[in-house]
Amino acid sequence: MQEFGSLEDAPAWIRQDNFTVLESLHPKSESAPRSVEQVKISENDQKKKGGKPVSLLKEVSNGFLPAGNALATDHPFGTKVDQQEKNSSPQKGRLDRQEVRSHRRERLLSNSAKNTQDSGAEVSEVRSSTAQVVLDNTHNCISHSVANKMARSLLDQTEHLSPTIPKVLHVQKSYAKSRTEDHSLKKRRQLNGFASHVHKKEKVSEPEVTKDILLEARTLIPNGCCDLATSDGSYHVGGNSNAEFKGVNTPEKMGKSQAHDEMFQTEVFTKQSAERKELAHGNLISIEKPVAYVHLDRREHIPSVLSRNKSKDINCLMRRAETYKVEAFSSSCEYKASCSTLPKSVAENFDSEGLFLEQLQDSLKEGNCQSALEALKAWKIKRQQVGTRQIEDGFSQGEGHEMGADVPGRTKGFVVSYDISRGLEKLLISCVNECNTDVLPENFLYVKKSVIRQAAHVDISFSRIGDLHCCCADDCLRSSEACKCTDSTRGQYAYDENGRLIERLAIGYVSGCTTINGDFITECCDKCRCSMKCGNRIVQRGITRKLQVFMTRKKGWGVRALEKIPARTFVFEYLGEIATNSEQYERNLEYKANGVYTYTMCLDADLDMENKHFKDGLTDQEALVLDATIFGNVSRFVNHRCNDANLFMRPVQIETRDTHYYHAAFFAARDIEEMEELTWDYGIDFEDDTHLLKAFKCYCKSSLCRDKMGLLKQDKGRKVKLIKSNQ
Ligand SMILES: C[S@@+](CC[C@H](N)C(=O)[O-])C[C@H]1O[C@@H](n2cnc3c(N)ncnc32)[C@H](O)[C@@H]1O
Repeated sequence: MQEFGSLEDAPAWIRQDNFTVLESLHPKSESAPRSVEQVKISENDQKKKGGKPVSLLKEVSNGFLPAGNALATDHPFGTKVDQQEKNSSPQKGRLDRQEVRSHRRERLLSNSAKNTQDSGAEVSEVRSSTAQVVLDNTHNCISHSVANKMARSLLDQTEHLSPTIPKVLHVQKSYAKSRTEDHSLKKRRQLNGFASHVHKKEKVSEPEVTKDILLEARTLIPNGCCDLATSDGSYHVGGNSNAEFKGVNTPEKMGKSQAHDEMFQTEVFTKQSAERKELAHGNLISIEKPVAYVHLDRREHIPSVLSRNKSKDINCLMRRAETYKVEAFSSSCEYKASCSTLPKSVAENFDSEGLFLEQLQDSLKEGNCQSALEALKAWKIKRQQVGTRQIEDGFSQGEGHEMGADVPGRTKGFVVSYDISRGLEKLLISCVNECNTDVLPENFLYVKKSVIRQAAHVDISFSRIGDLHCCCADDCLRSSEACKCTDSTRGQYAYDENGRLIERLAIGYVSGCTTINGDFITECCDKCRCSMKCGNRIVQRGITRKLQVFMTRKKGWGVRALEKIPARTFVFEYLGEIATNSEQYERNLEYKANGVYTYTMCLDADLDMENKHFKDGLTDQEALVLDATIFGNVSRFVNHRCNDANLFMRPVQIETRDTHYYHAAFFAARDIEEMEELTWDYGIDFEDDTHLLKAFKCYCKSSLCRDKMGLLKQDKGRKVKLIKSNQ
C-alpha cells in the first residue's frame, strides 16, 4: 500500500477541505497551498466502483442527504475507495515512489522508536481511535467537525509514530492514484507530441450539469467543502457548510455579509474552461467520463451568481437557503459501542466541544498521546451522557418528545437547514426532520417583514401618526409619566420591566383569529424619541427565543422551543403577504386545487363581534389577511391546538395607528418547556363545512379537542349536532 511520508504529501483536498478547522490551529497546515480544484464526476463511475445505487441518489435529490450511511458508503472515506483499490493494478512509476516513501517511513519509524517515550500500544490505540473518528465523521455533524479536527491533529502530530491509519491512507492513496494516472496520461500525450492535436480534435461537448448530477457530485465530495450548482444556476447544494457546523463562523459570530459571502459561492465550469484551469493550476482530479466540474474556490460572491440568473434570483436564493446546509446527523450509538470506562469526572470537565478540543490540542502540542487519547474518550463519554442531544447547538435527535424513538425503525434524523432564516434573524432557526424524508417546501421564502399584495391598502405613512408626545429620552418604561403610546392600553405600558406582556393584557385573550378584548398594543416607533432599547419596543426587535422547525408525525412541520419560554414572553410575529380577503379568495381556489396546507390568518382584531362588521366600516372583502404560503417566517409552521394552546395572539401597532393593519404578535400563554411544541388555537370550527378550504383532521391530542366526538362541551352548536346524530 502506498503511504505518505508526511501530511504535506497528502493531496490538497484532504489537507484543506476535510480538515479546514485545523488550519488556524496548526501553522503547518496554513502553508498548504489553497489552489483551485476541479472535480470531474462520472455518472457511471458510481456503479463501476461499487458506489451507491441509483435509488439512494433519488433520495438525495430531494435535497437532503440520507442519514449517515449514504455518505459513508460513497464518501471517499468509505467503501468506494476500497473497491477502487481492489480493481486497480499498481503501476510501475508508482511502485518506485512507493519504495522511496516506504524507505523514508522506515527511517522515520526507527527514529521515532528511538526518540519517543510513547508505547506502541498507545500509538496504535490513538491510531485506531483516529481512524474510527474519521469513519464516524460521515455519521454525525458534531463528530464530523470533531473528527476532522482530531484526525488532522492526530495525523499531524502522530505521523512519525503511526505508519498506517488505514482509512485515511486509503483515501490518500486513491487520490494519489487518480492524480498519477491523470498526470501520466498528460505526460504520455506530451511525449507523443500530439497533446495539442488531441485537444483540438477532441470534440468536447458542453456538459449539462443537471440537478441529479449535482446531487451525485455532492455525495462524492466531502461534506461542506464546496458549493455546487447546476449549469443554469437554478439549483444549488452543498455549500461551505463547514463554516457553520464547525461552530466557528456562524452568521452570529461573523459579520452577516461575510457569512453570506462564505456561504453562497459557486461556479460550475464547462469542460473547456475546466481544462484551461487545469492547465493553470495543474490539479484536476481525474475520474472517467467527466460530466460536471465544480469549482472549489470560495471567493465568488452572491451578486455574481445572481446576475447570471436574474429571472431566477428569488427561486435560486430560496433553494439555496433550504439546501446549502443539508447534512446528515445520527444518534450517538456509534460512540456507545466504543466508549471505555473512563471516570465520569473526567468527562464532566468537557462542557463543550471547544473545551474538549482545547485539551486535545494542548495534549498534542505537548506530544502527550495518552492525554490526547483520554480527551477523545472523555468526549465520547460526554456525548453518551448527553444521550440524544447535541451539546452546543441544541439539535435534538428526537427521543423523549413527540417524535421519539417510539417511531419504529427510526433512529436517525436530518438537519434540513441550520438556519431557515438565511441569517435574517438574530438567532439561527434550524430545521430538523426526524420522521421522514421531507425537506422544506421549495417555494417558501423566509422574510423578516410582511409583503404587501396588490390590492391590500396598508397605509403605514408616518404622516398619519400625529404628535406622539413620546417625550421619553431613552426608555419609556423608566419615565415617570406614561407617554402617548400607552393610550391604546389605558395609560399602561403593555410590557413589564422584563419585556413580558403585563398580566392584564395576557388574560382574556380569545383563541383563534379574533381578539375581543379590544386593547391594541401600541409600541414606540421611529417617530418617538426613545431608543431601540426602550422597553416599549418588543415585537419590533424580533425573535429572541431559540426555536426550531421540526417534522411532526401527523401534522407536517411544527415549531418547538429549544429553551424555556416564560409565560407572557413575546415569541414571534406572524408574517406573510398582506392581502385583501377577496384577493385571498382567488388564491385559495388555487391552493384548494393543489391541496396545500393553509397559512392564511385574518387580521380581524377590529371586527365588531356583536355587529359582525369592522369598526371603521370596512367590508369583509376589504378586510386584510396574512398569507404565509410563499413569504413568511418561522410562525407559518406553527400548528393548531384546540383550546389549550401555549401561544396566543395580540394585535400590535407600530408604524401605524390604523387598526385595519397591525402586527399579529404571539406570546407564551404559560411557561413553555424546552423542546415543547409551540401551538396556537386557529379558532377552527371543525363542523363548519361551508368554508372553501376544508378543515383538516385535527391531531392536536388536546383533551379539549374540538374535532373529537363528545368532547366539545362548550360548543353548543356542535353539541346539538351530536345529539341529533345520536338520535
Ligand atoms: C399554518 S400550517 C402549519 C404548518 C404545517 N404543519 C406545515 O407543515 O407547513 C397549517 C396546516 O398544518 C396542518 N395542521 C396544523 N395543526 C394541525 C393539527 N392539530 N392536526 C392536523 N394538522 C394540523 C394543517 O394541514 C394546516 O392546514
